[in-house]
Amino acid sequence: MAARVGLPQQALLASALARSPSPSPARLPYPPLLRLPTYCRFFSASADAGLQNLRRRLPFAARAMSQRSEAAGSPYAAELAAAKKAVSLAARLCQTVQQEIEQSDVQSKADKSPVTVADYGSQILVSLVLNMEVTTGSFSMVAEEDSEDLRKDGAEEILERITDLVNETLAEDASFNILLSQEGILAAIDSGKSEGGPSGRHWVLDPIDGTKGFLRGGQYAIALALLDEGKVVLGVLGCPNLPLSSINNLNGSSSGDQVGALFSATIGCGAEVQSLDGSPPQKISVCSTDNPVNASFFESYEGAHTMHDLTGSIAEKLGVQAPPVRIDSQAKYGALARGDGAIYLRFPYKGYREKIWDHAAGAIVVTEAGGLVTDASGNDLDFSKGRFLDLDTGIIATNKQLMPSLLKAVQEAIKEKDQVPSPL
Ligand SMILES: Nc1ncnc2c1ncn2[C@@H]1O[C@H](COP(=O)(O)O)[C@@H](OP(=O)(O)O)[C@H]1O
Ligand SMILES: [Mg+2]
Ligand SMILES: [Mg+2]
Ligand SMILES: [Mg+2]
Repeated sequence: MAARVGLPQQALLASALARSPSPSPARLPYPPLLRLPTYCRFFSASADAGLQNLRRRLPFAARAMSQRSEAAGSPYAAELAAAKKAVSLAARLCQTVQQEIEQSDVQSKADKSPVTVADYGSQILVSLVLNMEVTTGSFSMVAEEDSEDLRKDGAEEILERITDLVNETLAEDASFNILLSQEGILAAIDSGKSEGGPSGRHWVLDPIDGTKGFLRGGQYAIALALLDEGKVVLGVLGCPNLPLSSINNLNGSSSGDQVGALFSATIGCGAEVQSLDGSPPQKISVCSTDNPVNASFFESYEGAHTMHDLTGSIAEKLGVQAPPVRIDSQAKYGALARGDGAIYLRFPYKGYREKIWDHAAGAIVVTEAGGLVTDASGNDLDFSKGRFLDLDTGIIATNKQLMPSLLKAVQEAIKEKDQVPSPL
């Protein structure tokens, strides 16, 4: 049972501490972790030193989870295991919310884009798991959401809903002896305020990528990557609504297939997919076609996120015959990485600035699966410049065989098109 939220901090701490050691987790596929008595960092600043001490005493808490992965021997094995655990837990909260979302669960941000209790809940859980399990170095995370709107008058109800959701998700998992106060919830969200940059390590999180898809009952992804000295070194994409084996029709779903895919990649170790409830990972690779006639392409479902007329013109110039496969979120990168399609085209309207959390995890999953991800001029994406990507016009991804002709088609189509201003 989760302790009730709203208890005074000391009572909440005492209650968390009093919980007896739990048996093996009933639903998580991973072995139980060594336990922290409670999650001190988000309860009070003075407890922070205690957390640092505990973290030092738990050197490789997450390591067991990576044993079956190709990346088990990589220097990022512990981080990968922690990232998978974090994304899987967040996915569970998102699935619960998506099944019965209410109007009061959705807010509009300053830029008019939607944010839901699940976006916040996912960010909190990922932050929590990473803080508990990645035991070396300081913690830095560049994440999409912040707590500003939740601290305003009138936000008490939604904050309470988020707190309940997070604590219920934690209570359902026997490997966590942790509950968060409302202050802890706000602090966990704001642990994603890092600016990133070219030095050190930074986690990069989109707690729900494709919030509009999430609200439509469609595709979305929990996208988590790790930057090390400005380079993406690992990525995990949880796609709860994506069929596990492949997309075999244009609506992005297929009958009889298990649904829910967890893509992951570590630099130099390839890319893999497994079910969200923990089947052994399978190595994946991009399709090998060099014939555009056989190639199909992915793009955003939302017409406001990419210029469908321009992508259509690129595809036509390339000789693609199949209609576009339109799905939300970085699930597109995952689907491309395992060869469900051959190309991903993204051409936002002029003035839009891409954020690193919208591409970091997806890009490494594709490149480690043997593909290429570049801007419209063929430059690699540079994730070292802070929260934004600084790039030329658009983002394209495909295999090595098709990239030269794709780049040529992109340049020709852009030349022909007069850019129209963003409708947003
Ligand atoms: N005008 C715009 N042009 C391009 N991308 C946009 C956009 N407005 C929002 N986005 C981004 O598009 C993402 C979704 O991508 P896709 O179109 O592939 O589903 C959103 O992520 P969030 O849903 O995390 O906010 C958001 O960051
Ligand atoms: Mg958003
Ligand atoms: Mg996003
Ligand atoms: Mg998002």
